[in-house]
Amino acid sequence: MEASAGLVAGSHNRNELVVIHNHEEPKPLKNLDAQVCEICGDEGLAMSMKGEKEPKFVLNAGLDTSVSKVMKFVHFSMHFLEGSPRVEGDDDEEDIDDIEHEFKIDEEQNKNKQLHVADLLHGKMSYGRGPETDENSQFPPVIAGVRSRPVSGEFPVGGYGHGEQMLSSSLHKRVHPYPVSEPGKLEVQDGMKRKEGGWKERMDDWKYQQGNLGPEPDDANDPDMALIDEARQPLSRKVPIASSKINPYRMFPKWFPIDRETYLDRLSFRYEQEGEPNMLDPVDIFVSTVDPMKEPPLVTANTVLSILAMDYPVDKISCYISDDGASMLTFEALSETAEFARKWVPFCKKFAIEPRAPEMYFTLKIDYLKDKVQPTFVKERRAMKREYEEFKVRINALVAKASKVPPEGWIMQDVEAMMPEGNELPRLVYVSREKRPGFQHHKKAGAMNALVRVSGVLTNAPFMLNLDCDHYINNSKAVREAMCFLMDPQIGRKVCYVQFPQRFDGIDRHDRYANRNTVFFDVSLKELINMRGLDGIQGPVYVGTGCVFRRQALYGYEPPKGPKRPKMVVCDCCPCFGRRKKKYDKHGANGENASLGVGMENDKEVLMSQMNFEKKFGQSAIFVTSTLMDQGGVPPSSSPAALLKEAIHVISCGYEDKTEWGLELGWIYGSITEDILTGFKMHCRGWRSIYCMPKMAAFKGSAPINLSDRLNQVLRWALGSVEIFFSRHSPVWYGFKGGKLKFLERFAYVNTTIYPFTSLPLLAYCLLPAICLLTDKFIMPEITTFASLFFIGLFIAIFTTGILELRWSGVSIEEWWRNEQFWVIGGISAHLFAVVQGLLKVLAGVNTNFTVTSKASDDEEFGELYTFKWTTLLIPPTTVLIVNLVGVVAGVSDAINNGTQAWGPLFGKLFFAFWVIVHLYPFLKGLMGRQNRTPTIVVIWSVLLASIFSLLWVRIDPFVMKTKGPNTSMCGINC
Ligand SMILES: O=c1ccn([C@@H]2O[C@H](COP(=O)(O)OP(=O)(O)O[C@H]3O[C@H](CO)[C@@H](O)[C@H](O)[C@H]3O)[C@@H](O)[C@H]2O)c(=O)[nH]1
Ligand SMILES: [Mn+2]
Repeated sequence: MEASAGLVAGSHNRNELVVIHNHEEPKPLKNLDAQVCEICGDEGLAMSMKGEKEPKFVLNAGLDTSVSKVMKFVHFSMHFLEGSPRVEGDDDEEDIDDIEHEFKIDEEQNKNKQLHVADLLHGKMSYGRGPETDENSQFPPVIAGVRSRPVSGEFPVGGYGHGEQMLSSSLHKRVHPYPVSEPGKLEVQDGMKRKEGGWKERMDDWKYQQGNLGPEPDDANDPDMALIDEARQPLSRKVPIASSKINPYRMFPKWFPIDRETYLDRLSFRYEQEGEPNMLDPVDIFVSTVDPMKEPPLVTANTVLSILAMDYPVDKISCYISDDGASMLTFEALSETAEFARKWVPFCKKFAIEPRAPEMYFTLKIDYLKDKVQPTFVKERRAMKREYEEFKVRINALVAKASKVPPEGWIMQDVEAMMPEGNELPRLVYVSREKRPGFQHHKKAGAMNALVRVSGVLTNAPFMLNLDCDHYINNSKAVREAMCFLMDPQIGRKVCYVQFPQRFDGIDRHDRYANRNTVFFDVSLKELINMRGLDGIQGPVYVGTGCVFRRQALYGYEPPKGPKRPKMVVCDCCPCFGRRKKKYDKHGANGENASLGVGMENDKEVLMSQMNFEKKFGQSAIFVTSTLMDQGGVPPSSSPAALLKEAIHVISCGYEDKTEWGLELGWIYGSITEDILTGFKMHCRGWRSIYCMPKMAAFKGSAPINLSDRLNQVLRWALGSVEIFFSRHSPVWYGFKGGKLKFLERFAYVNTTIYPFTSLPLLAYCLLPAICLLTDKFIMPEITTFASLFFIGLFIAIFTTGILELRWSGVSIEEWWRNEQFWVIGGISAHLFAVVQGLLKVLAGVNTNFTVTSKASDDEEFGELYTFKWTTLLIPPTTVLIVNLVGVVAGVSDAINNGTQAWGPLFGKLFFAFWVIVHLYPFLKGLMGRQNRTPTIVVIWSVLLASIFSLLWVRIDPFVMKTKGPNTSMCGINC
């Protein structure tokens, strides 16, 4: 195989190997009559499979390894933070700091049990985390180096399977006490003098930061001790909110907002000891895309590039792309991206640039020379920029090609692994699940579940990050931030996911649309107040993207039970179901030889439960086995070809039939906002989630850039909420049994599902002022003193919580105001439709569609697609606007024409009408933003003007009023 060949693909069907140079048609390289794959030497791969499916097997060949090797150490950069004490409330989850016990006992026992299970299911003993639990066991030579792995050209599926053995068996040795490793070598990267981890330097640096360089008591003088201490510190803490800001707020039983802070350097101390294998847990990263027209391949490519370049050990991350549209374009663009990544990733790491999505990086308007001392930087940056431009041209060419030629010979069901030779880039796996008519595919949730299974078979990392295709990694350390919680020995074990805020690049950077003002973001308010508030209860809701999950939590398990910190308890998040759990607990209580006994005694039970496993997880022995390994990893013995074949099996259409996928496992089906539901189920099982807000935004996405997209998105979310509200999973009646969902958390979930119904009273309130003005009646009913006191009390309470929320959350008045405005606009359009559609669905079974939000592509071509929704959604707010404007005009002209006895009440009415109009002002602007494109808007405008004049006339001849004016009975008050 030539070293520089682009892609080499093996195909079962054609029984041949092909080399695909970047832009050429594949041409046969060699016939494989010998039935032995030239890439991995595996026989099975080249065997024909009766031609029904065609799993392809792709390798990227030929990589220059010189640069990136050096750059692997970038993340060792030493910025020590002040060691900070835990604050009040830190301990509410765990009480004792007991590092000795935290891994050793339960880990070993778990492992033991897993071994037996794995053994039984797989018929092998040399599985996964292996039997070498004693401290003197030999590690396979392949893991001797920090990140070295077999580099034979074989598809190194689940390479860290080996690392896991190492992890489990040496964990207790490592954490306490900390071994002294010899002073590491100082890495000098061409011109850049960074301290990349000399032990002494690290220590000095650290002490210096601590202000500890002077004479000290002996304990602190011992660098090891100091470091042990440092490594034993919690990986994160809660940052107290100033009591003057928060105490008055706490009088209201609403949220318990908290802020958090992470210590990335401690994470590094704990898990990235120099001279030892890296102990950070692997992460599988999921990216979902569906329609390359609405989600341009370049956007997805940028996301993938930012993932491949992130600051995490490369052999610990695998990137899975789910292409739900099975589009040749996405696949081709992805192989281009893999190619480009070889240049891009080393560049990113060499110069530690941020963000690592090229499009965003090159359009950043900052002084990119800041902090960059290397003389070669400018030159290399320029060269890289040129490379990227060329890459873009290639992608655009693909897009152009795809729009002309229909994809032929494309098989829906596919898994492709693109692995660079050598070890500089993370694994990249393309997945396109099988879709057939007549099957329910469950949209994004279904796609994610397919990825869960594929990744379970191929790499099985214990954690996974889920990103929409437009959400790129903005902060290359984002996953490390999440690990500060998930891998924290004290709080980590009960955390099901770490949710990051959704941030947006804001408005289209190129300003293709001149209507910047039509973009609304109500996200900041929701995130800054709701999510942080929930973090103090049981954790934020899952918002669909930018979230790092614990695999075990997605498999429907409950968090570790029992005493806050299990001492001798066997079972923590191990794969046993309800009734078996109790037995284990008993064993644990009995104490003696628990680790030995459990495995032997439960052989039979395990066999029996194998059936249950298949009922639960589906008929893939390999996948079921993978679910039993709560530390992740795959059997080192299994052949890559077999795993790939299995991966294809688990994404087939019928796989989920009669299993618990989507019901209890993985992403939950039944709502188009699968995210809320998925998180809700976990909270019901007693997990807690964490809200993590690094200073530099972790991920960024593209927000819808025009009013119709935005309203459609809001409509979809609201509809999803209504669906959940009426479903069996409604927070009003679901999950009371275990009592694990905290009351306020439940309350919050009720709020996130019931809010669309507020559109009904909201609509009434928006119409009332106009009705008053037009009918010249004052609609305020006479009420008793008690009632008015009650209303005043309510009003004051709402007002004060609002003010106090603004104070502690740091939300600006502008943001708040924008939020209010969009609440009204969305409320009387999208929410209203959601309620109607939701009721239709519940009562009449009328189904709804998931319209994918368009990501900054030109909406010229499918502007028509939107016309229908665009107009229907706009009718209620337009009407409200018109009626109020007419009301104002009519009221004023009436006063002028007929003279006024009472200017006072008139001003009152005018004020309310104006209040509605200013809330709708951005909507008005949005309407005008489309003026040059949509003739409908012109029509609406003429309607508006016409009504103004006609109604003016109506004021003069009040008889017509009764037939033409708005329906006065709507307010329900007998005026
Ligand atoms: O059949 C489908 C439909 C959608 N998607 C993917 O789902 C993601 C979200 O779709 P998008 O149209 O961007 O929805 P948004 O409204 O922008 O997304 C928010 O709201 C969704 C819930 O409605 C969440 O799933 C998202 O994560 C969250 O970002 C995208 O990556 C799509 O590619 C699929 O994979 N398959
Ligand atoms: Mn989106």
